[in-house]
Amino acid sequence: MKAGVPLKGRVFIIGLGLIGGSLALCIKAEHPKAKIIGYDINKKQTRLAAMLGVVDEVAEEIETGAAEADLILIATPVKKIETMIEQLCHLSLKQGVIISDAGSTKVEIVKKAACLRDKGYTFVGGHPMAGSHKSGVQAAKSILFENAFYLLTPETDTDPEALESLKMWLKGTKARFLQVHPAEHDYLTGVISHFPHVIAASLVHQAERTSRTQSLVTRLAAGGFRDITRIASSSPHMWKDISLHNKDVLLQLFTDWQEEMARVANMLRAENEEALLQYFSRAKQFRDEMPVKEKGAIPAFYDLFVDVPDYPGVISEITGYLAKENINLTNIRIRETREEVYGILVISFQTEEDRERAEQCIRHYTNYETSTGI
Ligand SMILES: NC(=O)c1ccc[n+]([C@@H]2O[C@H](COP(=O)([O-])OP(=O)(O)OC[C@H]3O[C@@H](n4cnc5c(N)ncnc54)[C@H](O)[C@@H]3O)[C@@H](O)[C@H]2O)c1
Ligand SMILES: O=C(O)C(=O)C[C@]1(C(=O)O)C=C[C@@H](O)C=C1
Repeated sequence: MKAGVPLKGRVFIIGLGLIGGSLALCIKAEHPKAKIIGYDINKKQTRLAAMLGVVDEVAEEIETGAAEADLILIATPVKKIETMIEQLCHLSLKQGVIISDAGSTKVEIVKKAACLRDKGYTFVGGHPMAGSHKSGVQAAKSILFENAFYLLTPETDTDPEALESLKMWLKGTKARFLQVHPAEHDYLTGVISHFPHVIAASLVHQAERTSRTQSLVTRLAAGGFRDITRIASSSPHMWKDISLHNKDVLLQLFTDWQEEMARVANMLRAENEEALLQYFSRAKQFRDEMPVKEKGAIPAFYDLFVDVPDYPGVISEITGYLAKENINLTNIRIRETREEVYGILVISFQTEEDRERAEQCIRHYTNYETSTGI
């Protein structure tokens, strides 16, 4: 196997959702001669995956897809990854097959995969640290993992050649591989991903309770609330499984958080201005210093803010100018922070260069104020 040479072979992907679908697209882009076979329990997802060209073939059951595979990737919710591993353990797989997963937790999965390693197969836990609140193969895209960290949890006895081979298969993700211990993985992702998801959901619950008596709350929930709760729109099945898998870490983080909230409540009760100022300043400083230009704890979206008059058609006006200049955008939305005056249009781009070109383009065609927010 030579570095940089496209691989041929059979890749079997179990779970054709956002992540499985995106991995399929990345592998196909880098290794066009590879055959991608997909399996999903939801036949609508498999049909859609085939229709969108995300997979070359659909397997009706795990056995047929796994039999001749050179690479098997499991991208179902994490508790189902355990079930899939159990099933694979009972099958006779190809000599030299590499098995990996994309689950958001690692300790339980790696433990379960011992049966594969006992049978002489290579299993390496994996976790591409990028994603979205969207689910399903319809949201899959080949650029999802670009510049993100791709965490791998090989064992001390993992064959280094097999590990290299896995990285070559995944080269099209354009992610940065990082090896971590499963327990370290679950603690870190608990802090920067899993616990924040619980908090986001709890904030939505709080607003929902208020909305029962005060209907205005949903209309007023604009910028800040939307930013901090976006991830509460993620798949409930996925987060139920992640929470159960990372229960111990989450329970510890709940305790830490409750202690911290008690401290903040005390500062407030005592009207301790200095302590409150310090609390917010230290958070701002640490957050501002985080590496926003790489995908990681904070995903890199290159947002451009455009101060536009709030009239119907303004979005198509702006997208028209961008299309004229062949500038790709990834998202566009109105941020409703002000009543009956101008609106802020937020346009997201994949790269800083696209954002710069867009800013020049909008300045050229209009007299709307623009800002990158940095
Ligand atoms: N969404 C993210 O941001 C993100 C990022 C990195 C890793 N992950 C992890 O990747 C995995 C997949 O997440 P996703 O966002 O693609 O979810 P998704 O809901 O988009 O896709 C999961 C797919 O798995 C299928 N599935 C469920 N049970 C199955 C079974 N028994 N057999 C076969 N298929 C089954 C579902 O039908 C669905 O199509 C999860 O383990 C998640 O923790 C998610
Ligand atoms: O951007 C989002 O919507 C995500 O929730 C992505 C996110 C995260 O928490 O960072 C979610 C779970 C994955 O395991 C990795 C990435």
